[in-house]
Amino acid sequence: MVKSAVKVFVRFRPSGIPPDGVEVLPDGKSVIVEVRKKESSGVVNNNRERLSFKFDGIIQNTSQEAVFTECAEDVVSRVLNGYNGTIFAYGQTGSGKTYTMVGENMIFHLRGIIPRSLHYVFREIDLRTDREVIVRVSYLEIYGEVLCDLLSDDPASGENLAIVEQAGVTKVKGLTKRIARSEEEALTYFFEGEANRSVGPHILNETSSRSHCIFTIHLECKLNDHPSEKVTVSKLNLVDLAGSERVKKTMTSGDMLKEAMTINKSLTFLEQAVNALSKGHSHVSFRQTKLTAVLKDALGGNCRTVMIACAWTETPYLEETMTTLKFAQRVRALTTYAVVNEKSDPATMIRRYERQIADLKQELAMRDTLTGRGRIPYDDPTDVERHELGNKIRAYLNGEANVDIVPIETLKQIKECFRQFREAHVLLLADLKKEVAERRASVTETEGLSGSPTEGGQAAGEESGGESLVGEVDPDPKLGIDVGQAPANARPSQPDGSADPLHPSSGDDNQTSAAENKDDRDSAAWETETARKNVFLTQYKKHVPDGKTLDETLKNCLVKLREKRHAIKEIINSVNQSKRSIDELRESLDAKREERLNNRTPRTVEAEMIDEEEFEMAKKLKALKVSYRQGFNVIKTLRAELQTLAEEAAECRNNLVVGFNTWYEAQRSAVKSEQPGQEDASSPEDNIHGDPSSNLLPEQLVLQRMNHDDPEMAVFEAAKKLMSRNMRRGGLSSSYQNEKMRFGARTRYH
Ligand SMILES: Nc1ncnc2c1ncn2[C@@H]1O[C@H](COP(=O)(O)OP(=O)(O)OP(=O)(O)O)[C@@H](O)[C@H]1O
Repeated sequence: MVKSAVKVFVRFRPSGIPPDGVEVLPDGKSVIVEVRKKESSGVVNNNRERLSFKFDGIIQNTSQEAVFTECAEDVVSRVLNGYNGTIFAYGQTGSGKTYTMVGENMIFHLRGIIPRSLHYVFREIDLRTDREVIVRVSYLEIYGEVLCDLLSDDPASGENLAIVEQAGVTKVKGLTKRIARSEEEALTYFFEGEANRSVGPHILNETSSRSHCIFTIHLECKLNDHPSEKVTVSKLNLVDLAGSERVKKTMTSGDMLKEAMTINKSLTFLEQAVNALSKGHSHVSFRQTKLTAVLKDALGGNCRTVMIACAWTETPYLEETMTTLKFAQRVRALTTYAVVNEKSDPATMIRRYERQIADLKQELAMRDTLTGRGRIPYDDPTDVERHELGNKIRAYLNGEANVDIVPIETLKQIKECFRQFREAHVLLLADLKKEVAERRASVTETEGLSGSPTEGGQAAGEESGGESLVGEVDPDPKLGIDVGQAPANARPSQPDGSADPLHPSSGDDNQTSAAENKDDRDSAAWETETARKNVFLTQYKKHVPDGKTLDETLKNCLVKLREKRHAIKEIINSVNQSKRSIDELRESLDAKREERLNNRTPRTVEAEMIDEEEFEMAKKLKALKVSYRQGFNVIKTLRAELQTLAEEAAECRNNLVVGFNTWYEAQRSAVKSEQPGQEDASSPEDNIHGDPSSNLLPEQLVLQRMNHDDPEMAVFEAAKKLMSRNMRRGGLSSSYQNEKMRFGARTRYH
């Protein structure tokens, strides 16, 4: 990348009048301009503005040739070396821009920078015999804000033009580029374009340019016999801008005024862009006008740029000259970054690759000959060869031939083999799927959905809502047991109580007759007894060592049962989820397959080839099925374990019931033998003033006996006894007792 400042030259138009206010210093680069302020208003004003400028050169009374040499030659030669270049003339109307860029009336020795550049380019091409250069020329006019293609035969061509930016390079899309094989041809195009330019008479210039014009020389250069396929592409923009003017001063009116206003406007935008660039603004609006858009690279991009500021030295135009020089000064502060523009030449690349392939083929043939391998085909297999290879592969897959039958000599053959193996695989897969679908259909018909977790089938747990997988186990196990809770109207049917754990057979005649007597009581009384017995069961589990042990065992068993049931529930949920995923995925896969087959008609082997996505879906489906089956097997195992646990729990419960009944009856017997005749106490109230134990039922006595073993209960019972004793000693007034009984109340402690 070459970083360089924009070069600025000032060209003063020759004048017969001695310059008053413009002094070019001896260095040939500096100029002092002195101008009276408000001169344009015609008011005499002694307040003068005096400014000194320095440029890359001041041109005065210089030949066109010298101007080219001094200002343009360097840029043009760099364009031939692959850099972009721009030379533009700027200045007041009639100041000599067209004279500088184009020349005078097609007079040879007065020709301007454009024809001289063409000459230079073609001369250099002739001299540089080591390269091949293609020259194209284009000529663009910006009239107002309209783009015009000056080399197009189509008058409406401008409508198709657009300024675009591609990879940071500004281009005019649609612009005609004519290939010029010689200077003459190029000049012809140039003159043709010149003839199409918009010019008109102006007070300051008979043939004033009423537009901005850009003649571009495009070069494509490739070094001959160079191994690289790189070509350099560059362009030289030669710009003749329309002139600025002070319309009040020139008294312009009508269409000329409109033109002048438009020209001034675009030049103002140009000035704004230059100002922003010279001040280093991060954002410069080049798109405000076509002119700035086209000159974007020239002002700060990939380009070597030269500006020629044309000006008058005559006193009436000193103010405009000052403005021009101020602008030129700012342009001189701009920096551009030119690079050699290279691109690949596709034609050269293809030629090179073809050459390489031919060489490599030759090399392979030579190696095969040397190693005695005979002639091996390295080209793509023909249809016949493909067919033969397919036959061999099928023979191998069917077990009719050895693998040696499949030729593996070249990479192309190997690739073709893989392709055909895949085809065979896809067909096989399709057959298998079909077969599985048929079998599944027949299984469903014969066995329904209650079978094993085959694909498409349902797990047993699913059919029964999952919960039934836990078998016959109590769905909501409580950490306790019911020891004979009977239906409201239920009564023991057998004297031995075999249907009722609360009434086991004891063989005791008295008890048997008691049971028979109880049979005559109403069922409510029996229920009361059952409830009471349950209270004893609680005490049995809590205070009797055997009961405690049996209860603990049952509880542990029930906890395990619950955990197992929970585990099964979890796995059932997971299996069900897998099943749902399988169904969804299968549906998508079927739809995709359907779509593939529909899109490729007639149905061919190609249509059987699945794409990557379908392949991935099939893979996922397979994995889901495996996971589903595994889950189902786990459920089966867990169910077996659950069954065992349930049986254990039932046994524990039975042990507890049996143990309790045995203990309970033993306690009853013991109490009865201790208090004969008390069993039939008609009413506890009848014995209220006696021993508090005297009116207790056997079960209550049992409880009392038990409670003696409990320290807490012992204290309680002691206190109760004390209270009874006090009552017996008249601690409570008889009137009070009588009053209580009158209202049907019972003593709390009986
Ligand atoms: N350096 C010069 N030597 C001789 N004649 C010149 C010179 N500069 C300009 N002229 C003459 O001045 C006239 C106006 O010049 P030119 O057309 O180049 O001006 P311009 O800046 O292009 O004006 P416009 O902006 O109107 O197009 C022309 O006739 C041209 O021959």
